[in-house]
Amino acid sequence: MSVAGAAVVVEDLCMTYRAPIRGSGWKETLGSVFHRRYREVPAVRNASFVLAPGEVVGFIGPNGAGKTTTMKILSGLLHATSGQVRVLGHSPWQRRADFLRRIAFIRGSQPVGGPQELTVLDTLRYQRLLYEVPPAEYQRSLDELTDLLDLEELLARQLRALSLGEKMRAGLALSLVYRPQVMFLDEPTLGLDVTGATTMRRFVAEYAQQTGATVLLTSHYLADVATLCPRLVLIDKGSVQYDGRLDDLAAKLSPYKLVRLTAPNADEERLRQAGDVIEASNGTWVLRVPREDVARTTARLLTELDVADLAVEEASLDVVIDRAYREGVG
Ligand SMILES: Nc1ncnc2c1ncn2[C@@H]1O[C@H](COP(=O)(O)OP(=O)(O)OP(=O)(O)O)[C@@H](O)[C@H]1O
Repeated sequence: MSVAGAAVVVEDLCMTYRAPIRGSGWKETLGSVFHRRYREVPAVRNASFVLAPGEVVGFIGPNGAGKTTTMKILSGLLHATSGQVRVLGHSPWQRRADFLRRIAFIRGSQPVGGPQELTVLDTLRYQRLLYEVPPAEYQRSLDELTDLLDLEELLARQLRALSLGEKMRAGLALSLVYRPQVMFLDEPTLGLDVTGATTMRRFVAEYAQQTGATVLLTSHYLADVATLCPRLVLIDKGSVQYDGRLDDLAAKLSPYKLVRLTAPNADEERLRQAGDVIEASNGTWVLRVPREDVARTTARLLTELDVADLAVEEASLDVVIDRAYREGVG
């Protein structure tokens, strides 16, 4: 993707926190008040990636990899130590009004800020004024969001009285009522139950499709990434380790596919010649077959055996990502 016309450009981004060292025990604690000492914590190291308009990209990595730090820099909450960042042509740290009106940073850990005594509807109205959304546009967005996020019943309730899942739905509505073109979603399904997480995923996919928004999403729930993001940027210890299609990463890290077949009268010895038998029960077998042999092997099994059912499966995404974190992408 060329940098010209990109929605998000990150070039050689570095971020080092300066964290105070606090002593233990009263003597050291008192001492550290007068003689402050600091240590440098490198959080992002020479990270580079580019997002095209309308892309939905998964930004994944183990704990402490630098994902939230990068998102904070992209939304202008932190100033990078070095490197270049452009979002919709803006330098985020300048936090210009016309930049802030076009982006949203939504955190699953803090879905809604501001006074918790206000109702969801009052907060939405406040948001409309803050982001200068024209009344007709506000009404249209509100109607759409109420419908998509099932908000009707929440509008008159105080923020402090909402459950986590309800807060997340309200938080999304607050961020999307001004129709941002770029969304940074940090763990949007954190703590949500299965239905809440599914609603969230469906909503993000629909919003991105309808509005052409660019989405960068972090999540430790691989179902989020697998459902929403054809492309992954994988970061570890602050550096980008992989940037490409999820399928290609799976192919790279898992040179096998699983062939699941039901053939009640099959000869085990014959199956062992086709691949490693990793499961066998009641006439159903799971064979691990090298990727490049899958077509040939399945064709042979279908002609040679009395097969009732056959399916070819990828190794689970959890296995692939765990391998990427532990062994690197290589
Ligand atoms: N305010 C801070 N002061 C000092 N160090 C920090 C600060 N915030 C984050 N860090 C450190 O920076 C590194 C990256 O943290 P960051 O929160 O960006 O990671 P993450 O990938 O979002 O992790 P997680 O998946 O656990 O949320 C970690 O080593 C973390 O301890």
